[in-house]
Amino acid sequence: MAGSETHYTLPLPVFDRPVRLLVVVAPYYKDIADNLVAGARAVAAQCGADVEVVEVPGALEVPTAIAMAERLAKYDGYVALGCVIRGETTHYDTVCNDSSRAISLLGLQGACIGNGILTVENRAQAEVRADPAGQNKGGGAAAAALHLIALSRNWAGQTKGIGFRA
Ligand SMILES: Nc1c(NC[C@H](O)[C@H](O)[C@H](O)CO)[nH]c(=O)[nH]c1=O
Ligand SMILES: CC(=O)[C@@H](O)COP(=O)(O)O
Repeated sequence: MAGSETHYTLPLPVFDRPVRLLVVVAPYYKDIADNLVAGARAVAAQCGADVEVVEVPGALEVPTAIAMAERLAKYDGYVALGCVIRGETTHYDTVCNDSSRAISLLGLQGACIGNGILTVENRAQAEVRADPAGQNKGGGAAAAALHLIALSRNWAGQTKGIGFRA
C-alpha cells in the first residue's frame, strides 16, 4: 500500500467484449449522489464499460430497481449508489440494513452488484467518502461490480458437467 491509501485496491479487470453497467442511484442527498455517480462513471470509463443511470427516491428503492432491471436481462452488472445519514429515529437502521440486505440477497442470486450506498453519521463523513478525489466510494462500487462481472465471465462454461470425474 502506498501513500495515504487506507486499503489495497485490486487492479481493474480487462474485458474483451462490451460491458453494460446500470447505475441505480438515490439522490436523497443530491450533491453527495452526484459525486458518487461521477466516481462510478470514471471507473467504468477506465474499463470501457457502457453506463446507464436511473434514479429512485431513496436507498430503500435501490435494490427493488436492480431486481426489476435484472429481470430484463439487459445489464451485466449494477452499481448501487446513495447516502443514508443518521436522523433522530430508528429509521436510519431500517434504511441501512434493509437496503444492504436486499442488495446482498440479489448478489447471492447471481447479480453482479457493487454497493456504494454510504451509511454515515453526518454530512461531513458523506462528503469525503463521495468525493471522487477523496475516498471515491462510487468508483469503488463500480470497480466491485466490474470485478464480479469479470469473475462471472471467466467462470462461465467451466462447470464440471454431467459425468465429470475428478
Ligand atoms: N432517510 C433516508 C432515506 N429514506 C427514504 C427511504 O429510502 C425510502 O425512499 C422511503 O422510506 C420510501 O420507501 N433514503 C435515503 O436514501 N437516505 C436517507 O438518509
Ligand atoms: C436516515 C433516515 O432515515 C433519516 O434521515 C430519517 O430521519 P429521522 O430519524 O430524524 O426521521
